[in-house]
Amino acid sequence: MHLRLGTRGSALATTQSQHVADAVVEAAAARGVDLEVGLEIVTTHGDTSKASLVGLSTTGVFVNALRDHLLDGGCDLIVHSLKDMPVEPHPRLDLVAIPVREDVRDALCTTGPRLEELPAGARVGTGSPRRAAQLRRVRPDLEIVDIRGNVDTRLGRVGDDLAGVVLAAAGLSRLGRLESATELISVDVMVPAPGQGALAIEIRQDAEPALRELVSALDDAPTRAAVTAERAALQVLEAGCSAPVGAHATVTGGQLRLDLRVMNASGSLQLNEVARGPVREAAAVGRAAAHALLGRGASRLMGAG
Ligand SMILES: NCc1[nH]cc(CCC(=O)O)c1CC(=O)O
Repeated sequence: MHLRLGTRGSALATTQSQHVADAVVEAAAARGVDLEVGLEIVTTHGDTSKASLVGLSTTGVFVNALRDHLLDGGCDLIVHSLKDMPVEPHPRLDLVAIPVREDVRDALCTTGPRLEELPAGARVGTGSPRRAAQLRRVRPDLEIVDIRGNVDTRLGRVGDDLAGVVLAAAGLSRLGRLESATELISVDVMVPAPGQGALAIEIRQDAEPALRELVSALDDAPTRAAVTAERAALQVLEAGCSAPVGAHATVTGGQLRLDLRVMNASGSLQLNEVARGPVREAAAVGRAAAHALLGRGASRLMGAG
């Protein structure tokens, strides 16, 4: 059997996709199926600059381009960073597998100093309001610089015009660049984005049962439960991927714990909620945490400076 795996062309996307391709081949081999998986780079017209020009979320553009390619029959499966996917299910696609997730933490990359050791006024780059607000909370003296671009472009600015950048440890790790991290920021200081560190594999709803079975073998139930809680909270908060919202769930035995944080842009105000429940109630745990924060004024906070 031969499968075509659709991916974006960035180093991070192709690396993640190759991991998934290898894992599917392995799952097939374990079932005695001889399988080849080829990567198909899906180019998006409307690169980053064009997308921001028309005011669209660039991640949404990339997810949609991959999905269109899959729906058109141009490939058999697609891989996304779960963090970048809309929370609503797609009417014609199935999220068949969420593999074991990587380290969920955010990483500070500098030329040496840790977060608490950066000089006053140091310039730290991030394009994420969630990271910016949490950095400002612990280091209000830093200058947070809004940056875009792929992982290598961002890292290239460290020690140049920036003292540091914050990136997901998962992305660095997959790229073999984890040594660029000076510090993995604890999840208490910086609650990760909902779904951070997890990959998502989509196939068409009308996919061959054999394909569905092979790919679902990659699903990891505890990871799925954790990200289900995180994303359910995000959905209730009606927050987009750029909102200052952190959500981090962990699974121990049959129990799930979700830490949810909503903040204002300056990080001066933070609302935190911890919710617990059985793993099979993951979505309900996420919704409950979000409703609790809405009751405490989360909407006002997210819109406020
Ligand atoms: N928004 C871009 C993006 N989407 C997924 C990752 C990293 C890998 C992950 O979180 O799974 C990144 C880069 C980053 O946040 O540093």
